Amino acid sequence: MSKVSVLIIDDEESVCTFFRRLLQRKGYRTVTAVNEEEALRALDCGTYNVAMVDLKLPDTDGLTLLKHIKARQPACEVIIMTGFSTIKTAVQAMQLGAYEYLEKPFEDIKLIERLIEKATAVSCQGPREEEEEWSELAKSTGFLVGNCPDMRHLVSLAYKIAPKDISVLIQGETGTGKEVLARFIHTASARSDQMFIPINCGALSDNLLESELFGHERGSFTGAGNMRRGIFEMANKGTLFLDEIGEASLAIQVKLLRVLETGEFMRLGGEKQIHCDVRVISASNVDLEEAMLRREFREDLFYRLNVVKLVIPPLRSRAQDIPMLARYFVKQFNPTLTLSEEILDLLCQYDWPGNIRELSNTLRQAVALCDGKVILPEHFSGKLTASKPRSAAQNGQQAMTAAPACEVSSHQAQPPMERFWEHYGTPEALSQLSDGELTQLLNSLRGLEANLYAVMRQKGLSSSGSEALRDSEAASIKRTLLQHRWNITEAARSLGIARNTLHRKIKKYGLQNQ
Ligand SMILES: Nc1ncnc2c1ncn2[C@@H]1O[C@H](COP(=O)(O)OP(=O)(O)OP(=O)(O)O)[C@@H](O)[C@H]1O
Repeated sequence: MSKVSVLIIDDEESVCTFFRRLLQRKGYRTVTAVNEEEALRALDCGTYNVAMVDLKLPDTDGLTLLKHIKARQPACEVIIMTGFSTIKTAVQAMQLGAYEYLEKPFEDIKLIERLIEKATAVSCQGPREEEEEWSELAKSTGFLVGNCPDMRHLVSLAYKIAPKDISVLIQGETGTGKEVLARFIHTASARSDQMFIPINCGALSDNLLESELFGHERGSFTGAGNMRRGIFEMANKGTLFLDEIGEASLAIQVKLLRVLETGEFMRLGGEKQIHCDVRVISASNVDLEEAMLRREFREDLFYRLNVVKLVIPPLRSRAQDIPMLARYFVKQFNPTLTLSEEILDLLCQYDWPGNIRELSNTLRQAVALCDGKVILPEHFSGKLTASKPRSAAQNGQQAMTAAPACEVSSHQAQPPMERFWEHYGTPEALSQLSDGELTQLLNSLRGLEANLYAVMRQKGLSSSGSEALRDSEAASIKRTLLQHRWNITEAARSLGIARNTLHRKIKKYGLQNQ
């Protein structure tokens, strides 16, 4: 077997000497370079398994060198060497294809040796073994990754940064699995035997959120009968997942920033500083950079939270994974059922605005409706063919075709909305339907309504100017809550939205259970 070959690029001679000695002892071939010119010359003269690259060089930077190396020798794995202040750039390098980063000053020789060995193995054999490591862990935590290259790249990066106590910001549409990913990172970290505590910053009022986060002393406000620890205290040595961080008020943001900067906070009404060691993973389904521009999100907090940003792709952009996810959910809900090929095609064509959560909920309902062995289109209440969020008119027609009693063919010439009203517009027509058909129709209408809001929002019709839309959304949510006796889980399922989103909307519209 040919010798492992390592290129060391650092302007500090002492670093080059350190690595040369360390690696030559292991029988590796080493070449050193102290600037860009030497580095390029070395790349022209030999091939390397691994390049150790300093992020800051007098005449260039690590990111530029990374590009040169990957362009000339794609199989050469790059390990970036960085100081604490430039970790963010090192993570950026990993997103651009670097294998890993190593923090200066070097402390753990064994760790360095292991890292170089792993990078060498990837350079020689490809990333298979490493992928096996994280896929095992993902499987054991119920995290389905699939085959989409973007998603696999994201999870591989998440796995590598998991043990490094840095803040992670996860962005992605609702239901894409931000919390699932956060749990995976926690499980892959050295904190995995400590607590993982999720909290939804959008679901609580300011006072409650503050008390949940930091705790309170006895008597600090009306109703605070006893001292209570907050989750920063409870999650000590563990991981805190701040979901919907974009919903936190500016006042809470200031307090979060302080605890992230100093590791210290005070309970509400308290006078003692409490120290905590918590890794923070935050998530948002709104674009925080835009929120920052609107001055709704603090820039300094954003930079604290966003050392690594992981953006989960929406389900519609990784349709190749839908059959695997669908089969998994069906097996979970009822292992005796299967999905027909026709359904798998329809599932792949649908847009899934509520992403994996919506897919899972939809299949749960289909499983409940299926009385045979194979799940068929009729078990979806017309949703897959009916409520693709395209245009309101299309949706009107789709809601109608959702209802099994409807004979569409004899009315082809009629406009969809008219046909809809003819069939369902009067109490008499509705009273002809069976209980099951009425429920199906109601669900289809809810789906239609939710999609309608989504499309109107996309078109900007739901801005503050559109009070009517807000009112009707609020009324629809209130009706659904009443129908489900304020059972949030059932109401959210019926509306086709996440529980968190429903909590947020209840708060936004000031709805109360009276
Ligand atoms: N990759 C996945 N593997 C398995 N289940 C998943 C995956 N992604 C999402 N889910 C399931 O979908 C549902 C929503 O996931 P999760 O709460 O993590 O999404 P989210 O992006 O945090 O949503 P929100 O923005 O509404 O808080 C959960 O039931 C979760 O188990």
